[in-house]
Amino acid sequence: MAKSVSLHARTSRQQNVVTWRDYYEMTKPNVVMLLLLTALVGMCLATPSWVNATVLICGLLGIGMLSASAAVINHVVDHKIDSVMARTFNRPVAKGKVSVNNALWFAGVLGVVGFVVLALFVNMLTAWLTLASLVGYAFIYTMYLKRATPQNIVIGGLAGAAPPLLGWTAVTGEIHAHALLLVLIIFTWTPPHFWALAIHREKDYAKAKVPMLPVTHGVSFTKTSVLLYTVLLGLVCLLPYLTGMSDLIYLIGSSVLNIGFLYYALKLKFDAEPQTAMKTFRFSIIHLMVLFVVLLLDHYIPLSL
Ligand code: HEM
Ligand SMILES: CC(C)=CCC/C(C)=C/CC/C(C)=C/COP(=O)(O)OP(=O)(O)O
Repeated sequence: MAKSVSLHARTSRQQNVVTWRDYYEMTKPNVVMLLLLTALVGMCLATPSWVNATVLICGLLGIGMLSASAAVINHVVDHKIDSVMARTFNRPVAKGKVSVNNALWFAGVLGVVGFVVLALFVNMLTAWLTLASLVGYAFIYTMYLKRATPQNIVIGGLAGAAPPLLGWTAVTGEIHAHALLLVLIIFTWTPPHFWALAIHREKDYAKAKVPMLPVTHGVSFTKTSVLLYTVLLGLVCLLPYLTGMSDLIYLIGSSVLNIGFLYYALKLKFDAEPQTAMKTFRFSIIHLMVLFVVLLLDHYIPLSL
């Protein structure tokens, strides 16, 4: 008995020890990795030659640090909501493992260093646009929109969609229509990405009183919205080919990916099994990752009809 009590005390003490892993987790590393892939593609597509090494390294570092800072602020602002939901109750700030103060210091250092790196080694346009994306996600989306309207992620999605533009301006110092096309693709991808997960987690969001679409308008309406946005995404993804920005490899690759996404969206609407929403969410991440790799391959391997 005494042995089991002391083991229990030791285990709960270990659980309360803060490690670098808690700080790492607060930066939403997998999300930031995908954001950086889209920024890298924006950089590469901005120029027919190779990207300057300083711009490449400092650009990705700065955009990554400001994105990570935004993610940490999201953990602080949302810690009460997070502590109510099964998916998030174990997060470091929600659990009380990392204090709000320490998390804010961490976000502040990441934010200031990231901004200075962009301002000194890349350019001011990229530094300001990246800071605006941080404000868009950490403050406008998290503090206000998330709690205010079921269209929260449609509007808030603009911040998460910005990285290809940030990559582009890092290389050229200018906003170009082709970069905005890449932003539009992620902007249209975000609703089916998120709503598929929200359908699976509807009860969680209802419990936390967050007005996500399945909570306010029902699961059936959300499934229809996922399907319509997936069709729209398929059309938007044709634009890089139709405008001459991308070529055959992109047309074939993106078409296959969008047919895959449409398959999941149709199954979700008309023939759903218990795991279909989660499978659709996971596919959305593969979809965006492969889509941007295909854009890169298309840029470096010329192949046209
Ligand atoms: C407002 C826009 C967005 C919302 C509301 C949203 C929401 C979410 C949520 C709730 C998760 C689940 C996280 C978890 O399981 O703890 C997630 C996961 C993910 N999201 Fe999004 N997302 C958005 C935009 C983006 C963007 C723009 C990207 C990348 C370009 C992205 C990439 C990912 C990735 C890679 C994951 C998996 C994370 C992991 O497995 O650790 N998301 N998203
Ligand atoms: C500088 C820059 C490009 C900033 C963008 C940063 C960023 C991390 C965008 C990703 C969007 C995202 C993961 C939203 C989920 O938030 P949520 O609060 O709805 O989800 P959660 O419940 O998992 O926290």
